[in-house]
Formats: sequence, structure tokens, C-alpha cells
Amino acid sequence: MIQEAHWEQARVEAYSFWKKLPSEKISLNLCVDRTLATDAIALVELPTYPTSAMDGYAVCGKGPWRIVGEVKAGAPMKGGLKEGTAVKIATGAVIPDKTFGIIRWEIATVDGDNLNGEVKEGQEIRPAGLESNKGEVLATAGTVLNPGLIGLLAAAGHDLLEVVRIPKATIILLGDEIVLDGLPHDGLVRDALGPQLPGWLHKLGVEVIATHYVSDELDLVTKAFAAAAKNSDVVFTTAGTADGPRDHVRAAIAALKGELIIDRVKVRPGHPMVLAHINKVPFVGLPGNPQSAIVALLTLGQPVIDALMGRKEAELHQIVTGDDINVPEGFTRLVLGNIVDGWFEMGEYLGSAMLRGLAHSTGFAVAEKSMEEGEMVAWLPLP
Ligand SMILES: Nc1nc2c(c(=O)[nH]1)N[C@H]1C(S)=C(S)[C@@H](COP(=O)(O)OP(=O)(O)OC[C@H]3O[C@@H](n4cnc5c(N)ncnc54)[C@H](O)[C@@H]3O)O[C@H]1N2
Ligand code: MOO
Repeated sequence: MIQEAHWEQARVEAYSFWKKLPSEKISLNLCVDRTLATDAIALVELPTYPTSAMDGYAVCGKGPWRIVGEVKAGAPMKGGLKEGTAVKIATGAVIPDKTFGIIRWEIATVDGDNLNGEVKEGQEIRPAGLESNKGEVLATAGTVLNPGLIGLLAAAGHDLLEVVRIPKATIILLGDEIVLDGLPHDGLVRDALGPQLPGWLHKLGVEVIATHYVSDELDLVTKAFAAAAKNSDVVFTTAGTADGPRDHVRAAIAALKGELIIDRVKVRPGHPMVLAHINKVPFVGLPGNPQSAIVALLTLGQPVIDALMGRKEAELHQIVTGDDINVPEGFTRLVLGNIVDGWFEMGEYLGSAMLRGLAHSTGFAVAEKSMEEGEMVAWLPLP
């Protein structure tokens, strides 16, 4: 167990602890945003046949040529061309045997059946295998499938793809002070995490199977944790991570013989976050302050999800900060904001209990030390 982990160390440790979930084979058309479980290879050469890159004439031997027919896309010519002959050919049509090159129609001189023009060997011909050989790896296991990749794998002959099963998540929201609808009253606060966590988790590739609200009583929290550990691939809890008299996350994990993996991370905000497992099911303990909860979701939750799905560890890109950033000694600070014209622009309303900064930001600058405008800083995008 790591107590008071460094932010980067917490991300690495949170990634390294879990086994990849099993995979399933599903229709290629349903695979957007899913994660490849195995390498995807080209089942055919790309292009599969030598094809014409232009509409024009396929010619054989030296000109002038006699036009003897037409080749349409999808209907290859039977037999090859003979010396001194040409056929009209469409873009994407299979090149007839013995073709010397293609003359685009707009630079060809045609008079009845007679064709004249300049041509070099192989002109406007796309050879088979130009883009990929058969068996070549087009995307490695762990790649998240975007629409472009799905198009590529369709062209390469796939109908089904082997993808990692979607992790099933349970959310457990702790707290006696939360009200679920209407206006807050009598010291109660509107629940700001229940409505947003499913959205973030969906964007991270997780399916939320249940959301439970549990009062700050140790036996109730323990019961809820035990039930969630039985049917979830990962559990996210909110609040109850500090050491107050009604903060029960650690005690409930201990009562169920769970094991803490990371106990607090030296980051502002989000410091009391916790990562544990109960029977190898990851429990990500997000602090109750709403912005701190999202910092913890990205610090611990994202690496856990990436590991469960066999994705690669996320690498952070460097950007230039357009604002000075103050960082408390010994801590990493995650600062909400946006990239504007390539520069980091700090958000407004950044208190850990506030939501306006989060609501109008696209990510966090990750600052390891205090810095001035113009210095490089890592960028952690919101999902
Ligand atoms: N004596 C100390 N107190 C606190 C410390 C500390 O080091 N010493 N750490 C502070 C930090 S940092 C954070 S972050 C919070 C973490 O608190 P918990 O995870 O124990 O959560 P709660 O105390 O239950 O709630 C904190 C705060 O968040 C509000 N909250 C909780 N759930 C929701 C929700 N679903 N929607 C909206 N708001 C929510 C709750 O009402 C509290 O205001 O502890 C500090 N304290
Ligand atoms: O770190 Mo707490 O997470 O400051 O609000």
C-alpha cells in the first residue's frame, strides 16, 4: 500500500494492479469507442487488386491505340489487353492484364475509336498491396476504435472484431446531507455527483449498472460495498474519504477484508482519495467535494479503467501555460482550464467545492511545481 502517493506514482500504480477483462466478438458496425482485445490484421491486400486511380483509358503497348471496350468498377475485364489497344476505364476499376498505364480522359485525344496521348509505365495505377500487405497489423490490441479505424478494418475484410467486454460499474454516493431533486433546504445540498458521474464514466468507456445512495452509517456503507463487490467490475464511491467521524470508506473496506492500494495522493484538490480492492474488485474512493471527486476520477479511476480494458497508459502532452500557477510545496496541483490558441488558460471558480470551473473547462494543467507564464506544463484532458 502506498500512503500519500505522488500523483504520477498513483497513476502508474492504479494502472498496474488489474487483469484485463474477457473479450467478446461483435459486429464491426457496433465497435466505435470499443477497445480491441487482439491485434487486428489485414485479411486481404489493400488495395486488393491493382486499380485505376483515375477515369480514363488503359493502354497496352505504344500509341496510337484502338479503343476496344470499357471496364467499369467492380466488373473486371476478362482476358488482357492486346498490343495497340485501349479500354475506357473508371476510377477504382481493376486494371486489365498487360496494361502499360492509364491516360486520364481530360488529357487524351480521342477521334472515334482512335486514342492518342502521353503515358508512362504504371501511370495512374494503384498496385495491389500499396497500403497494406495481407497479414499486416493495422491496429494493435488496446487501441480504442474510432470511425476511421472501423472503415479501415471493413476495407481489410473484417465483419466481426474481438473487443474487450465493457466494464460494469456501480456508483455508491455517501452522505446524509444530499437531496436528489428540487431546491436545497435546511442545510441539505443538491447532489452534484450522481447526475454527472455516469456521463464521465460513459465517456471513459464504462457502463453504470447501478447507483446507490447510502447514509453515513458504517454498517449500511459496509453492506452496500459488499453487494457492489459481488456484481461489479469496478466500484466508484463518493465522499467519506476524510477522517471525520462519519467518514467510513476505509473502515468499510477493512470490515470486508479489502485491501488499500493507495491511501491519499499528494495532489490539490482531491488529496483524501483512496484506491482499494475487495476480492480483486477495484474500489475508487472519490472525495465528496465535487471538483476533488473528478480529479480523483482521472487520477485513479481512469488508469483502473484503462487497465481493465487493456488500453495503453494515457500519455500526457505538454503545453505552454499562459498563466502563472502556484503549487503548494510537496504537492502536484491540477488546475482546470482550456487550451486557447495553443496556450493553457486557467479557468475561474477553481475551489474544490465549486463546479463552475469544471463546467467550463476541457481539462487540467498538471503542475508539479509553481511556474510562470510561458513555461511548459502537462495537459490532462477531461474525457
Ligand atoms: N480536518 C480535515 N478535514 C478535511 C480534510 C482534512 O485533511 N482534514 N480534507 C478536506 C478535503 S481536502 C476534502 S476533499 C474533503 C473530503 O471529504 P469527504 O470525502 O470525507 O466527503 P464529505 O466530508 O462527506 O463531503 C465533503 C463535501 O462534499 C460535499 N458533497 C459530498 N457528496 C456530495 C454530492 N454527491 N454532491 C454535492 N456535494 C457533495 C459535502 O456536502 C461536503 O461539503 O474533506 C475535507 N475535510
Ligand atoms: O483536496 Mo480537497 O480535495 O481540497 O477539496
